[in-house]
Amino acid sequence: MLYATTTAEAKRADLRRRLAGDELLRFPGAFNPLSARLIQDKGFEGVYISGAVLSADLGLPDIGLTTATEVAERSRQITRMTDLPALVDADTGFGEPMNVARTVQTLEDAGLAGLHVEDQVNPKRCGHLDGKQVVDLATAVQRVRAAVEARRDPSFLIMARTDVRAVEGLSVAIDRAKALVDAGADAIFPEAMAGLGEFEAVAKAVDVPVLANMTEFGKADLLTNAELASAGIRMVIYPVSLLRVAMGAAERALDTLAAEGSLRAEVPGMQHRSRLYELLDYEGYNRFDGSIFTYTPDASVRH
Ligand SMILES: C[C@](O)(C(=O)O)[C@H](CC(=O)O)C(=O)O
Ligand SMILES: [Mg+2]
Repeated sequence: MLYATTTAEAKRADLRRRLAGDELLRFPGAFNPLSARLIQDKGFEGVYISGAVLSADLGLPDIGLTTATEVAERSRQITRMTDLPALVDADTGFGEPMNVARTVQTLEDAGLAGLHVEDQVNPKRCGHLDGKQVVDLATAVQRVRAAVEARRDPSFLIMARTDVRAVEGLSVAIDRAKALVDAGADAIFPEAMAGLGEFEAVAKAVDVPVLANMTEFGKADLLTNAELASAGIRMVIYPVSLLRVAMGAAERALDTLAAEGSLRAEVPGMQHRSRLYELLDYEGYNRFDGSIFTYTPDASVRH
């Protein structure tokens, strides 16, 4: 009822414990707090909070227009609703290394289990679009150092994302990944890999967990969990997928309504009211209310 009961510290410890094993951890992107509940209910290991989704949700393109405060507030709303560890997209860290440090602490306070900070220049672009630019290695390393130095909970995961593959090729990306690990990154997100072989090469080159981004309509093929696991990948995100699914369904429903003057034909595809109530734990609220109203103080207590 109300919120999930697991503390942020426990979620971070859980993520660290799982990353010490060898399973592939799946993080679908939550497009709102309720969808984070659904992700948990369906048995996934974590929740991803995407910058692209957060921007799109506000009607904005993903070009660095959102603020650290907006990201933190949305993250707080989402992390409250799930017992799963949540990983957030911190874009470029929202400024200079000192800003990165403040971003890390703000996102720690928002109940997240970790974040990724990337090496694009500001303003950033979606990692799967052409024409993006990256900062030099020294600046990328400074961002990661600042992030690592700033965290207060040592279990808070600092993941370094590098976008350099699409700009300078795989071997530069691998060298950069190694340097980011040396700078203290707990995990690596190699963006816009061309295929399974490239993921495998990065996973072999570093001794920290590597994340794969299975975003649709991007540069990478949509690989299966088994394929990714066989390449040594330890985390996978589906950042924008649920938003795309929901928006696709919304468009179809609006077209039906416009064409047919009724949504009758759409009802079988809708989430049922009873399922929504189940996810919201309506029952729990009724029980809580009931126990408050039937509660009677001890007769020996005088008022
Ligand atoms: C992972 C990502 O950074 C995001 O914001 O979700 C995006 C996803 C996308 O635009 O498809 C990315 O740059 O890959
Ligand atoms: Mg992003």
